[in-house]
Amino acid sequence: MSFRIQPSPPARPNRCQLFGPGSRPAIFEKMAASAADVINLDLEDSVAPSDKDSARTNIIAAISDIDWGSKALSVRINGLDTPYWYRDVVDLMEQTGDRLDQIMIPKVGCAADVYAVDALVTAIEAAKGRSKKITFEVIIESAAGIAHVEEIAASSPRMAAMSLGAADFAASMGMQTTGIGGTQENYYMIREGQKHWSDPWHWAQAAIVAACRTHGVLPVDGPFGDFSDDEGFRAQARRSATLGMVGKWAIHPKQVTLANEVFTPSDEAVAEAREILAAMEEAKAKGEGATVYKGRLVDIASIKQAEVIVRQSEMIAG
Ligand SMILES: CC(=O)SCCNC(=O)CCNC(=O)[C@H](O)C(C)(C)COP(=O)(O)OP(=O)(O)OC[C@H]1O[C@@H](n2cnc3c(N)ncnc32)[C@H](O)[C@@H]1OP(=O)(O)O
Ligand SMILES: O=CC(=O)O
Ligand SMILES: [Mg+2]
Repeated sequence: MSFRIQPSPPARPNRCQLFGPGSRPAIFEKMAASAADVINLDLEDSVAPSDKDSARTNIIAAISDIDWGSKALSVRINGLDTPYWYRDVVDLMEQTGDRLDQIMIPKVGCAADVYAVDALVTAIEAAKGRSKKITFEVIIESAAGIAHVEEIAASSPRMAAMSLGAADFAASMGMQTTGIGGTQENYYMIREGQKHWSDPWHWAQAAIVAACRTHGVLPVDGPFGDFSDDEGFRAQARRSATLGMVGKWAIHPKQVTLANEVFTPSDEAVAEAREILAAMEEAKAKGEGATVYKGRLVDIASIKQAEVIVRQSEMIAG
């Protein structure tokens, strides 16, 4: 129980975040032409150490040279445990204009990591007279990150989104897998001789959703590495959407359609949500707090559930 009203996250579509290495400028136009809501130009793990400087130059040029339309434009900087990150921040903040929306901070382990980047960004914003405030998104992808997930969600007013990074997370946790997200062969239970696969990402996702919803941040599911497995992607994305996440990364353009499909509420779901709202209006007019819709209980909590779906669909429709 709390008398505090749960804060709303940023009201922007965030169904799909399409990634591309900063060292591969030939794909930038294709990223801009995609149907992704968010673009993540990468300076971190998809860029070899020898290409860090040129990738930064490519990205800075592309931010102004390419028409990114109405997409949220984000750059993933290098981690705070590398020698690259401060130069990433300084050059991005000093050499780009207002088209840059967001900085993604990877491998965040505690609130102080965000504080450090915030201090640098705030100083450069003031020095350069930048009028638009840069927002932050972070990746939870370490044991420390998940252990401190709530303080990270609360770490800065710039915080807009938080993703689960399944690859680094698995490595940091010492998980026995090289798969990035999705079903893990050895994570199963046995009943009557039959294997039933469970979801090893569930608890981390649920912790992220709770931290994000408490602090008004968008919870996002990270990468699904096997881009030849559409059904596997869909299943992972549907579980994430059911848990309260708003979108998922695409590490290949073919995953954009899949993510948009899953994180856009279907016409049937929206119609049902509207019917529930209408049923509750009728109940209210009769002085009732609960009623029956299609043979099942709906009450005042159902209004809030239905509103989640209607709001999502209205926001996506613009
Ligand atoms: C664990 C993490 O940190 S994940 C986040 C960091 N990782 C990344 O950013 C990786 C992003 N993805 C990629 O770099 C690439 O998609 C790869 C390496 C996985 C595959 O690249 P390719 O072998 O070129 O893929 P493929 O041949 O199937 O590409 C098909 C088309 O999509 C284009 N394409 C490939 N990747 C992208 C992308 N990320 N965005 C837009 N277009 C792309 C290709 O240029 C090609 O275009 P064409 O048909 O006009 O020739
Ligand atoms: O950065 C993403 C990950 O899965 O690691
Ligand atoms: Mg990672």
